[in-house]
Order: sequence, then C-alpha cells, then structure tokens
Amino acid sequence: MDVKDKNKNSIARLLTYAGGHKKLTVLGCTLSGISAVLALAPYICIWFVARGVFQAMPDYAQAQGLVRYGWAALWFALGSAAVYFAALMCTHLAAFRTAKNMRKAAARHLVNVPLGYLNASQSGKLRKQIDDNAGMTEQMLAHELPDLVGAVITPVAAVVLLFVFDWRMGLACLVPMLISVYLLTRMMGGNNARFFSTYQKAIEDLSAEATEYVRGIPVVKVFQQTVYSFKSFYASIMRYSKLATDYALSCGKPMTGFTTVLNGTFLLLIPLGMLLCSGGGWTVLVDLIFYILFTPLCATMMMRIMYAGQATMEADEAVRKLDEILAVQPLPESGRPQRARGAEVELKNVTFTYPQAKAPALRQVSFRVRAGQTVALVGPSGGGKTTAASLIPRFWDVQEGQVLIGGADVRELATQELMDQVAFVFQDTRLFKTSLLENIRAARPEATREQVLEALHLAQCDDILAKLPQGLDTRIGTKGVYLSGGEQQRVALARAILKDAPIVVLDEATAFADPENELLIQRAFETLIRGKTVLMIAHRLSTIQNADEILVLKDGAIAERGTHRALLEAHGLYDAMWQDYQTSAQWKVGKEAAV
Ligand SMILES: Nc1ncnc2c1ncn2[C@@H]1O[C@H](COP(=O)(O)OP(=O)(O)OP(=O)(O)O)[C@@H](O)[C@H]1O
Repeated sequence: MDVKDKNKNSIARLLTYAGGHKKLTVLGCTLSGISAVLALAPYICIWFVARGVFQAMPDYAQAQGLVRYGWAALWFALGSAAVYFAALMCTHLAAFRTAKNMRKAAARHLVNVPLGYLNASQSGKLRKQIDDNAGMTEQMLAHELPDLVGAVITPVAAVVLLFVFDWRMGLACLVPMLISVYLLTRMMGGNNARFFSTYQKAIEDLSAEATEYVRGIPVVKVFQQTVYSFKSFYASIMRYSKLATDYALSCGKPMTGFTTVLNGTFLLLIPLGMLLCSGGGWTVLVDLIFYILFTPLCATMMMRIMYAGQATMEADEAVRKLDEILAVQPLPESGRPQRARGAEVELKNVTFTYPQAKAPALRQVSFRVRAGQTVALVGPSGGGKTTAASLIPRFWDVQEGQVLIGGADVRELATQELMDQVAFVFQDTRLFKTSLLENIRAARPEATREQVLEALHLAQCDDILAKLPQGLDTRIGTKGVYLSGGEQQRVALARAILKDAPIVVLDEATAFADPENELLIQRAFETLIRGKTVLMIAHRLSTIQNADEILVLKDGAIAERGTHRALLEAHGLYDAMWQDYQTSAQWKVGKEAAV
C-alpha cells in the first residue's frame, strides 16, 4: 500500500491491506448487522406475549398465540447467534489475511530499504513494530469492527422502536444513550485521543530501558554502579506510571458518568411508566415491560461502542507505526543498469551525512583501490572508517561525489550485480538459527556440501566442525550449540570465502578472539584476500604493514596517506599511532612473560 493513502481513516487503511478479503470483511460486518436486528426480534415477540396475556386477563387460557411467539423468540435468538457466528468466521478469516498482508508489505519494503537503515534500527524494535501491530489489527478487524456495526444498529433500531411502541418511554431510553455518547466522545477526544500514541511510546521506552538494564547488569556489578544504572529504568517506569495515572484520572469522571447514566435509565423509565400506567391502562404496562427488557441491551451496545472506539485508536497507532517503516525511502534502482568493468574501487570527492545527523561523517574523501590491491583504513575512533567501507556495498547513498566499482557508479549497478561484486565481513557477525551448512550457503545458495566444507577448511574452521554433534547439519544457536565470538568470525569468513567475490570489504576485528583464535582468524583473512581487491579497516597496525596504501581518516577526512614506511618517515599521526601500538604490544608481551 502507498503512504499517500495516509489521509484515509485507519479502518479504511487497514482494509486496503485486506486485498481480495475486503469483501469478506464487508460480508462479516453485514451479517453482524443482520444478527443485531434478529437479536431485537425476541423482545418484540415478548411484547406480543405480554399483550396476549393482558388481553386475555383474567382468563389466561384464552390468550392467543403465546406458544407461537415463544417459539418465534427462541428461533430468532438462535438465528441471531448463528448469523453472528458466521459473521465472526468471515471477519476472522479476513483479519488473519490482512495481518499477514501487513507483515508481508513491511517485510517486502524492508528488503529494498538501505542496508544501513537495517543496521541502525534495532532488529527487536522493527520486529515489534511489524508483528505486534499486525496482531493488534487482527483483534480490531476480527471482533471490534463487526461488533461496532451491530452496536450502531441497536440505537438506530431503538429510535425506530421509539415510534412503534410508546414514544415517551422510547425517549426516556434514548436520552441516557445520547448523554452516554457525549461522555464517550469526551473520553476519547481531545488530549485522550493523542494519549494512545504517547502510551505506546512509553511502553516501548519502558521495554527498551528494561532490556538495557538487564543487559548491563554484569557491567554494573563489576563497577558497583547499581544506583546509576537503575536511574534511567526507574525514570521510564515513573513516566509510564504518571501517564497511566493521568489518563485514568482524566477518564474517571466521564467514565463514572457513562456507567451511571447507562445503568440509571430505569430511574427515568420506571417512574415515567408508573405515571403513564395510572392514566393509560394495561397497554402502557405492556410497553413498559418491553422497554424494561430492552434497556440493558442498549447499555451493552454502548459498552461495545466504547471498546470499539478504543480498538480503533489501537488500529490507528498500528497503521501509523507501519507507515513509519513504509516511509523509509528504498534505494533507487537504475532503469538502465551498467556493468562493472573490473574490480577497481574508487571514492571520488565523497561527502556523506547520516540521516538525521547534523555534521557529515565523511567530507570530500577520495581514494582508489586498484584491482588486486589492498588499501587499509586506520585512524581514531569515529574518524569515518566504517562509514567509508559501508558506502561500497551501498549501505547508504552518498549526497555528494561518487562511489565507483569497475568504473561504474554503484547507483547505476543492479543490486544483484553489486552484491555479486562485493563480499563484506563486518565486526558484528550475524549467524542465523539454522544449520551451519545453511549459514555458510547464505553467501552462495547453489554451493555444494563439498564447496562449503572446503570454504570452512580454508577459513580454519575444522576444529569447529569437529566439535559440532551433527557436523555441517548442526543447528547453530539452539540446544547448547553456541559459538564463541572468534569462532563466529571464522564462520563469517568461510561465508565470504565461499562467495568468492572479486572485491572484499572487511573490518579486521579480533576484539572477541583469544590468542589461538586470533592466529586462526589471521590465516583465514589471508586466504580470503588473496588475489582480491581489498579495503580493510585495520585495528591492529601489525597486519597492514604490507598494504599498498594506508589512509588515516580523522574527523571524516583523510589526514594522511601513503605506505607504512612513508607514513612513519612523515612523523605524523600514523607514526604516533604506530609508536603507541608498539608500546602496547611490548607491554602485552611483558605482561605475558611475567605470568
Ligand atoms: N548510523 C549512524 N547514524 C548517525 N551517525 C553515525 C552512524 N554511524 C556512525 N555515525 C557517526 O559517524 C561518524 C563516523 O563513524 P564511523 O563508525 O564511520 O567511525 P569509525 O572510524 O569506523 O569508528 P570506530 O573505529 O570506533 O569504529 C561518527 O561521528 C559516528 O558517531
């Protein structure tokens, strides 16, 4: 669905996701309306019974058609229940399909949004946004919407019956209903209409803070910072609590009025009935019996309208959340895609600012990695290394300048072509909860088992394979099968080796690795980059001494560039980093020797 449909109300927007099942929803609502009308019939039958009894009074045996009306009341009640059941069947079927379509629309859209967006948004938040909201609409379409139709029919019928029986008593029923509608709009309108979105946001914050708190417990314990870490979690609990209390208080008076007025109809009806009976005889009494029976039904229907109103607010919020995802612009695809001629990578006068960031992360950056060469990116944290590397597989599009692969702008390459050209290995390796085989095959689905085994071997993963109970077919991440950070890195390298793309972009991170793993990862790196065009983010300067060029990125710009030797001779930033690195390496060796 298009975001341009935004102005439609939430139910109409939801129904655009229903596709062919929209008719089923309409049918369900119509049946629910019919069921509401049928549900009124037994009351009319009872009125006929009462009239028959009073007419025959005192010789009740003479009463006409009592049994017939009794049966008719029963059949109408059963018919109403059966039609309502059919209505719910229709709306449930349509609701499940609609929720499925909403999830599909979001998932389909996410495939086309910039990869950087997926990286930046927490996957948990996105899942909640898609899944919970689709679930919320299920309840709305399956139950509340058909009930709403039924609930609206009843007051309309009440207005009709007002004229059919006794208009004075009808009015006594109708006035409380009108007052309750007024109180309902007060509860659901104004600030309270905005409450739901604020309330949802407060719940999301609370859940994010709780997760953050639980995740931080080990660090907190080590540094004895319990009070500080609890502070922001506590603040979010208090925010939520204040919001919920304010809402409850603001609804207090109208809600009390709503319930009192609805249940207090008898206060009007019975004295009025008595008054009218004294002058009108038994026919007025029959009408009074009808209205006494009919009044609780009106109250139930008004309550249903209230719940449906609440569900509509939820549906509004669900549609708004989905819109947020659909509003993320997909990366434009070129209508006439070009092909990369060769494996050279070039950044030409690139300036890039992250969405919503104030300052650019890269400013006028230019460099070239010739086919088969290795270029290393080094520099202080926040200098722009990851940003520069992520522009090559088009995680984001640049605002100024160009990123070229084999002479073609990455924006002009078909996505498939770009993905075939580049393999990237970043620090936060993601392994799926599936077999090791499928995890590696994600890089090349048509690869044979032998090719996967070969890639694992080249990525120094033989020891990992040996310890897994079902070898290649072992599911990762379940039933105690967990891989350490260093092991996960090697599996990610096996993936990249299997992909065998001519360009490799990698973040040489060994942060998770113990010395043994570090050595294995280093060997796997060497296999991966042999004969490839490589852009490498280097954290340990020892690994890049032989790079064809080293770029020192600082504050989003290239501060220095050259070979290892030339940069040392220049005695600049790189030289200082190298001296620091040497000192820390010696300190580490010294410490190890002392143990
Ligand atoms: N998703 C993002 N949204 C907004 N700003 C970002 C995003 N990612 C990075 N930045 C900012 O862009 C700048 C460059 O960050 P980048 O991660 O590229 O640096 P880096 O040199 O790779 O750092 P490190 O060595 O710590 O990984 C930093 O100021 C950072 O705060």
